[in-house]
Amino acid sequence: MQGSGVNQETSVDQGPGGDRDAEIAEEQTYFDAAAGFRERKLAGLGDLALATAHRGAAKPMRQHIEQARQAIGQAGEAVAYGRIDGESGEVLYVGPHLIRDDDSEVLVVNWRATAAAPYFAASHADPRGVRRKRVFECTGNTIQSFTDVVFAEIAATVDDYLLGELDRARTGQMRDIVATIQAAQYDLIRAPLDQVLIVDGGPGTGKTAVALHRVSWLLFQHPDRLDADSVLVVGPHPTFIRYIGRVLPELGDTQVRMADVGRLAPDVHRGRNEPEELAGLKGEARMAGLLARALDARIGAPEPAERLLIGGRFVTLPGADVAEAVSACRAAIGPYTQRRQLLRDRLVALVLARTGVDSGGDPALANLAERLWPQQSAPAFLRDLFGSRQRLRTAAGDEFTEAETASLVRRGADRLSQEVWSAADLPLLDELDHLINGPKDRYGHVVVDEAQDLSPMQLRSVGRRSTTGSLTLVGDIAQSTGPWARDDWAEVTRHLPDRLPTAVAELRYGYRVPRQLYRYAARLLPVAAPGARPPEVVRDGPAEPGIHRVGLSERAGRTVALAMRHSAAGLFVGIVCPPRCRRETEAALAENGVEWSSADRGELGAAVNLVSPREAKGLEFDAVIVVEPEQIVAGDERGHRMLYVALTRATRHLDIVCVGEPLPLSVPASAPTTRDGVAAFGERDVRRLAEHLAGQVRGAAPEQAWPGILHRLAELLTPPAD
Ligand SMILES: Nc1ncnc2c1ncn2[C@@H]1O[C@H](COP(=O)(O)OP(=O)(O)OP(=O)(O)O)[C@@H](O)[C@H]1O
Repeated sequence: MQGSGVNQETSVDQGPGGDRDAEIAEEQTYFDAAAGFRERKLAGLGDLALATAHRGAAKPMRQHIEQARQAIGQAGEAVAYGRIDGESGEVLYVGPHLIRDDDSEVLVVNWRATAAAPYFAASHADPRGVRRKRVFECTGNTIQSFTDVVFAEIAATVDDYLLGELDRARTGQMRDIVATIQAAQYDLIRAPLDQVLIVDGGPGTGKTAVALHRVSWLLFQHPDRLDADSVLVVGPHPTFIRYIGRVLPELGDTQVRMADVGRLAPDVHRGRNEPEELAGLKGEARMAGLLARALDARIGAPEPAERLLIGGRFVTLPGADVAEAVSACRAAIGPYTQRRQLLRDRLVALVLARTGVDSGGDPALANLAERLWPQQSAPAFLRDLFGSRQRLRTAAGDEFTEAETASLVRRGADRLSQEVWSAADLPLLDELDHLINGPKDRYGHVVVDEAQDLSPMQLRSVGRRSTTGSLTLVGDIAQSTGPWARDDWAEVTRHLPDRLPTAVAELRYGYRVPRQLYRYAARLLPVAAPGARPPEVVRDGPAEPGIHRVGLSERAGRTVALAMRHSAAGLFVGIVCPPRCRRETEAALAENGVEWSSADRGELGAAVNLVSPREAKGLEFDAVIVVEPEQIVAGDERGHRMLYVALTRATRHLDIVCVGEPLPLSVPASAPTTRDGVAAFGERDVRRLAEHLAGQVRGAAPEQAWPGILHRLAELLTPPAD
């Protein structure tokens, strides 16, 4: 990728004005003709739709028409994104849909078709038989302009059309990038289905865009294995889902389910706050074992003899026979509810064998089954479990310390419907629902964005949604924060199905953040994520970051003044504000009469948007104002990464308003989480080792020397810095 002066180096062939107008007119004739064939097809479908609009008409027929309509496209939309001219003169138009003329000659190929590959894959280094690539700029189906890249002319990489696209004003909704998909992105979009594909890359390298276009491509390429509702896209929070929500429908894929990770759980009342430490514990994979053991402990033991009144007659079942039935069902494979049904069947068989009576519908038998194997729902079960220290302790076994078990205890709401659940409770509910009712909502392919932050319990929740283990994970280790911040992808994949091979592919070029802004943000990398490779930025922005050091009393006012200035210039503005500065910023916005959206409440779309650092992940704005970086750093165990996220949201302008340091590199980072390490080594072993060391210290040194010894021990264990 080139350095500065991108525009001068691109091999753009735009020709003199007159020729150009003639060429546009000629292309327009082609566009009009193609649109004519498309619209005739659509009209034909319209007639068919009228005929089947009758209530009695078959639903499959109506669905077929709808599918056909989606495959044809919409009247009025541009028929093509662009065209390629081969070295031997052949021409291929590439568009959102296939268009043929009345003789079945192809006028435009679908961008997802293999024939379209050279349009995306051709590069100066490897033109793949393409002499020229032309990208059209249209309003509806009217061509306004075009940009040509002539391969093998000058070795440049970023064409004007792409630069124009990257520079365009943003809104609260991401857009499709089909016209300008880059070769490396295209390779990942069409990577094979049967794998766990990890798309890694720095901020703004197009990971989200690639993941969404990959969904569209896979649906087109694998109609035999995937239909539209067999793909799931999971994102980190509802605002993100709303932000990306239009891309797939724009590509014609309207049925794909998109959900924030919390939505995979049963529908409960959310919003409980809890300490990060507790959320971290609930996210650990060993919680799965605890839940399974707790559920198993609900299965009861029979009396020495079970006496039932069935059809007016007393029947006595020997406790040993019932116990045998219970233990056979306990050992059976399958969800809790299914095995409960198995137990009922076995009890019915026992009664039948003794009396010859079919007790299938008898309440006495139902009562016995309920006593031995009580019906469960995930929320009721988890509320009761958290409410009982004893049950938690039993289920925890020696996998959890006493203090950990105690931290899980909480008083449940009197009524289940009043129980408020935390974000970390949701994957536990989902795990339980799975244990109780078995698999549900499964998909042929699952895409997970910002996957680097998910807890093991969330990853389990996502992983079991994939029928075959086919997944696309998208993320950036340098942006990994929160209680589950990761340092490599293996820490993520070990909680996912491993039926298919895993591949990690990196996107290298940064499209969002201009060079001046990225250069500033990248100064955080040695502290935030040593070893992370910064993306190669493809364009320059209009300005260096603005650093505004202010007094405490001016902070909010300056922030809002900057937001107003950018929004008056027509820019889409994001104020990334740590929770501690939120109230003063909201007050200043109100004082100045600024209408704003709260991204944290799922809104995004006003000219000015207020967003917490955590919710800023994945989003982008024309202009970003980052408030008080020191507090952003202090707010997370990986605070420098959080700040890196905040500083890399802007497509044009970045301002930092602060009382403290604008780039607080010297603020010591909190110790990284060790939870995954503990889980890998084994909680029991960690405890034993700690107890052993404590015993040695206690036995060998007086109490006042303990802190000094611990300090020295920590020094001895710290790996060399090299
Ligand atoms: N080939 C492309 N053509 C046009 N725009 C592109 C292209 N690739 C990426 N972009 C744009 O760059 C911006 C960043 O893309 P995207 O959000 O997918 O990046 P990301 O890698 O997911 O970023 P982050 O890690 O910050 O979430 C978006 O506006 C996207 O539309």
